[in-house]
Amino acid sequence: MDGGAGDQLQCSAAVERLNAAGQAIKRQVIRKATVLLGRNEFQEIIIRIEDGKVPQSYVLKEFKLFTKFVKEGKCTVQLLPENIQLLISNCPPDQLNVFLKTLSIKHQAWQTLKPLTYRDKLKAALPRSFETISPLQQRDVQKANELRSKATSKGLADRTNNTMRTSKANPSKRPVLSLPAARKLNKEQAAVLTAVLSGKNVFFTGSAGTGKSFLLKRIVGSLPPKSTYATASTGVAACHIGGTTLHSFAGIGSGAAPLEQCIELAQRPGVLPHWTLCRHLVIDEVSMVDAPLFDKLEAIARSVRRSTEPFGGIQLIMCGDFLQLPPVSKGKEKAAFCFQARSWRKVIQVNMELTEVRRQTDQSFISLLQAVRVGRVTEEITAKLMESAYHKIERDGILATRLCTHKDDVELTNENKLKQLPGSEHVFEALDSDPSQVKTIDAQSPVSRALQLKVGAQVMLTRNLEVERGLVNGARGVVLGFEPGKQGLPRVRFLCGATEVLKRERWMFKVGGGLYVSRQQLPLKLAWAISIHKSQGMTLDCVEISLARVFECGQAYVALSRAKTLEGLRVMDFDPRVVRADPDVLLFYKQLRKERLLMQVEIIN
Ligand SMILES: Nc1ncnc2c1ncn2[C@@H]1O[C@H](COP(=O)(O)OP(=O)(O)OP(=O)(O)O)[C@@H](O)[C@H]1O
Ligand SMILES: [Mg+2]
Repeated sequence: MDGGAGDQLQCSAAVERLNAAGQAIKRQVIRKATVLLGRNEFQEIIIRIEDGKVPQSYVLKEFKLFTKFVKEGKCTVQLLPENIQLLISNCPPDQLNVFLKTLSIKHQAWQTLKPLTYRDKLKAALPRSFETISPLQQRDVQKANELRSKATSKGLADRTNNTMRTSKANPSKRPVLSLPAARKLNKEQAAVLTAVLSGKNVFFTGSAGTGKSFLLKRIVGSLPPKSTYATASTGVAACHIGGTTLHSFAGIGSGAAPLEQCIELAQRPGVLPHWTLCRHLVIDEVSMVDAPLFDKLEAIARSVRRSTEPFGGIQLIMCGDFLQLPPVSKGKEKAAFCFQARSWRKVIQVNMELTEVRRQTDQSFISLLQAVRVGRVTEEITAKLMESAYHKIERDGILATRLCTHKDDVELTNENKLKQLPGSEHVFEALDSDPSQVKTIDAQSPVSRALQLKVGAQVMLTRNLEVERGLVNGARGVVLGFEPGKQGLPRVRFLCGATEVLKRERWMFKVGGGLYVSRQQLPLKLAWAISIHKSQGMTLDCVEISLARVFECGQAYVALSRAKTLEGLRVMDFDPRVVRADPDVLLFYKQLRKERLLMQVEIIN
């Protein structure tokens, strides 16, 4: 299920016959194709393209792979002796990834066998057969690696000209192949993925750290990219799942205009394709989407797509925890949650809940957080959190990040702390592919246009660099120095023990009309302080929290639940009164449970 077994693809395909100059002289397009990987009677690897009529098969001998756009579900396989190329598009990216890995590794392993000559084949007189390829095993990987190291030591190029992108580790040597590194979904997460793949409109919830966003990324990777839009209610949350904001998908500004006007806005040239091409709309952090916006989007979808089905027939996949941050209220009145929207019940077909917390492992801390989530703070919890004010969480020059309730405090704190450091400031300017889109980029990017650093600056990683080494989004560190040379890249020591010189990374953002823009910047931000709103969705190493000015239900829970351990948390001024769970939300969840609508895996199985 996680990306499939690697033996087939659902995609669009084009088969091109090339002339000697590499130009296509014949092209056949198959909009809905199944591409299979298998073996024939001689154990040779076969790529088979099916369009529901006559399948076409090719023996995989020498080939070239172009894999730059695998994340967008595209790749090209060039069969060199045949002068044929297969262009694959609109394939679920995770499926494509496993498929290409299987193809490369199985092919490498096959190369260790003695090739059969035409005569051998004739002599064998085997009946023609096709069997789908078996899933990758460790021994396939081992074989392929052995072959690679032999080829390297002899200075030989192997028969494949494989341009597959390779891992960054040890760049001087040939990269070592490995099994696809997808982390396994747990049972609950897998059940949600199954429900999504069945085409239903799914809402799934669960406490902080149950892996909602983790699963959402996997869901996005399992759907065809052309018709899937990954969004979130805020820019930061959108970035976690590699998507855009719900607002920029919808193209209706703040959404405050009357419906008729919004429908017009949604039909502008750069925006209309979002609505017409979209078949799967993914929304993370749905707790911050308010009811009027939800109803408006639902009505726009029906109108623009000329469909009477709920949400115009778009499959909705939403997740969030309504006991975390609520929608931002405009004016004095409390904003209505999207589950209070008129169209909510009509739209949502399946409600599910993830219950296994993955962010924290200490059971007593998990229980404490669960109680805080529903606003039930016992004396014992109060005592524990008050005690945490004395936690010494500074290590190796890395200070705790202060989570603030108000944005102004964040900017002031970071600016002042940087100023107070001795030494000169190093400024790193971002490189944007389209400077006219700077506002759109700023709204979605986890890194700023200009990053000021000094030796001693407290920083946070804003991207997963190497999960195995603990270099993950949210990892905390301190700047040790700057490399000599023009670029003067910063050397950072992280709490996980790793010291790393950071280079510019590239972020891609979808803007109107399916276009992409990019920003290149160091994957860092200052981390003396961040706002609780910006911390939603994050996992943090060491946090200090001041809750005196908490103003929203769920805000204290969001802040506390960012920490991985109680030891990595310091609450300065705990007062149980700041912990509040919204009664409407408690009622909504209770109702769902009562009606047995909130399915947990035990109920499904
Ligand atoms: N199946 C899994 N295997 C390994 N790690 C997982 C799995 N599911 C979740 N995680 C890890 O658990 C942590 C929390 O996951 P995630 O941020 O997706 O939770 P969440 O439910 O979205 O939380 P929040 O409500 O705070 O946004 C992450 O570090 C994530 O990588
Ligand atoms: Mg999340």
